[in-house]
Amino acid sequence: MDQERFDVIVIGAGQAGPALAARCGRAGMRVALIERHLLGGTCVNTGCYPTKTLVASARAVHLARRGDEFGFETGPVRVDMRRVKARMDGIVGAVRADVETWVRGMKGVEWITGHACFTAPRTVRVGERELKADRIFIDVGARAARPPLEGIDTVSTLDNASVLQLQEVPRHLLIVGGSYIGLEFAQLMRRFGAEVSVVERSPRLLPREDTDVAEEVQAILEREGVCFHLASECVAFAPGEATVRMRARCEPQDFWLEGSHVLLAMGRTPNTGDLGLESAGIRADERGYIEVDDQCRTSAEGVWAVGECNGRGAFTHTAWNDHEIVAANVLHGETRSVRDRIPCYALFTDPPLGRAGMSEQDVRATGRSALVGKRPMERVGRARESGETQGFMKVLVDAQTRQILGASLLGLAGDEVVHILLDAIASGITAAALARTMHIHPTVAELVPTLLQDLHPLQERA
Ligand SMILES: Cc1cc2nc3c(=O)[nH]c(=O)nc-3n(C[C@H](O)[C@H](O)[C@H](O)COP(=O)(O)OP(=O)(O)OC[C@H]3O[C@@H](n4cnc5c(N)ncnc54)[C@H](O)[C@@H]3O)c2cc1C
Ligand SMILES: NC(=O)c1ccc[n+]([C@@H]2O[C@H](COP(=O)([O-])OP(=O)(O)OC[C@H]3O[C@@H](n4cnc5c(N)ncnc54)[C@H](O)[C@@H]3O)[C@@H](O)[C@H]2O)c1
Repeated sequence: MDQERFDVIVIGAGQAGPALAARCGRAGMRVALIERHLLGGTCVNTGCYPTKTLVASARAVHLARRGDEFGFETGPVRVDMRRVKARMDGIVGAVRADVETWVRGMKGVEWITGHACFTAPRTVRVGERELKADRIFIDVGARAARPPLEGIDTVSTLDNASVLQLQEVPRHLLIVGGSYIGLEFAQLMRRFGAEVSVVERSPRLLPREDTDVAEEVQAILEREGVCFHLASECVAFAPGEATVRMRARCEPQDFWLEGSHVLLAMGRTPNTGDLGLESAGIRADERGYIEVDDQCRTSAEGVWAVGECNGRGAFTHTAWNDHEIVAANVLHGETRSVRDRIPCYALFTDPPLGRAGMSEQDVRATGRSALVGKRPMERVGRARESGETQGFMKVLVDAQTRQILGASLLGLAGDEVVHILLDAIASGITAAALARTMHIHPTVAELVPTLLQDLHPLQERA
């Protein structure tokens, strides 16, 4: 087989891949961009975009049901899942088409469809072609984890991709995993009219978040009728009569749950098992994440891993940021590092949770002297006017330097307002300076200065 020479090979056209291909192409390099499935990857096709269209439909349904509160009548609200899906498919299809137009128009970039696999250092096979390049960027992403639990192959399970194909609202959806994916689907499916039961092995939801945050999220979803089984580990499945049965290990006694459908939201598995990493001398950890340094360089010379497959972030914005770091370093001789970024993300329940920097448990773990400010959303005028008073805002500040350490904003617009604190952390503005900045009334953001004017020592836990 003849080898074809490129300057750059990009494997995977998710978030980081196409952008890197475009930048290299613009720099005059000859680039191969290989994608085995759909352009846009997880975010566009089976992650952020489709789920947030569903969150939007579910919120509209929820508000329609609250008409009485706001002074209007709607009559009974019934969800037509086919139309909800059609709206989702339309938006996702249009976004994917935009990515396709972008890729087709890229200077110097050849888009190749197929599964890429390393056969030797800096050598990749795709279909009948063997490509070679001095620089290779791996952006292969991840998929839903499917642990080999007892009986799992005897029932039909859903994951974040197949759940999007449902044409009807499930009668009773069992969800394994009470974290980001599980909770977003729990609320939206409940709002569509499904009975929803979530099984989570940790004693609380969202094990990475603070306890008060996890408990408030739980209370919000329970008010809407979502049922939680905490400290309950799903260990087995069995088919029922037109149902799925799931066994959970729990003290003092295991129990069985029965539902019409089951959604696995138990974490992610990187798409690296079939990439031939060993042939190219690229090391991965025991979970399959490609080992990288702070500049996303792998153990093989001339090979970088970006996005979810490097285990340094599991969000669209971390994948995008990886591309910016690698492009700056490779194309412009900079030395940017993933270590310099401030963690930030949101949980898109309604109301959402916006997170920036350190959580309270992170701050406590450092043992530093810190201050905390916390206000319920009931104190926010805009939230009261909008009838959206669930949740709270919490900010952590260093007691000595008054630098802002982190924030958890669970409430109306928390996903947007948290950026004030993120940008304050990034620019080094102190809590005192931000506390004096006049904000617009009536907004949710106007509570940020108030929050920072009323800080208390973070007490040691009893
Ligand atoms: C349900 C859900 C909701 C989410 N919501 C959010 C959110 O609201 N906000 C947020 O920031 N993040 C969210 N995420 C996470 C986000 O979608 C991912 O972190 C992000 O898409 C990862 O981008 P990536 O470029 O690393 O990989 P991907 O987007 O997964 O792209 C990888 C691409 O590589 C291709 N590929 C894999 N192996 C090969 C191979 N051998 N050869 C050729 N091509 C290959 C795949 O087909 C895929 O297209 C969500 C994820 C899920 C599952
Ligand atoms: N809003 C967002 O930005 C967003 C939304 C969805 C997903 N994502 C990304 O996708 C990633 C994956 O999300 P996820 O929620 O699938 O994974 P996760 O790793 O965040 O959570 C998995 C959950 O499943 C639980 N679990 C695992 N095995 C179990 C078992 N046998 N029984 C009961 N519980 C079990 C874990 O304790 C954990 O709480 C996230 O880390 C996130 O980065 C982001």
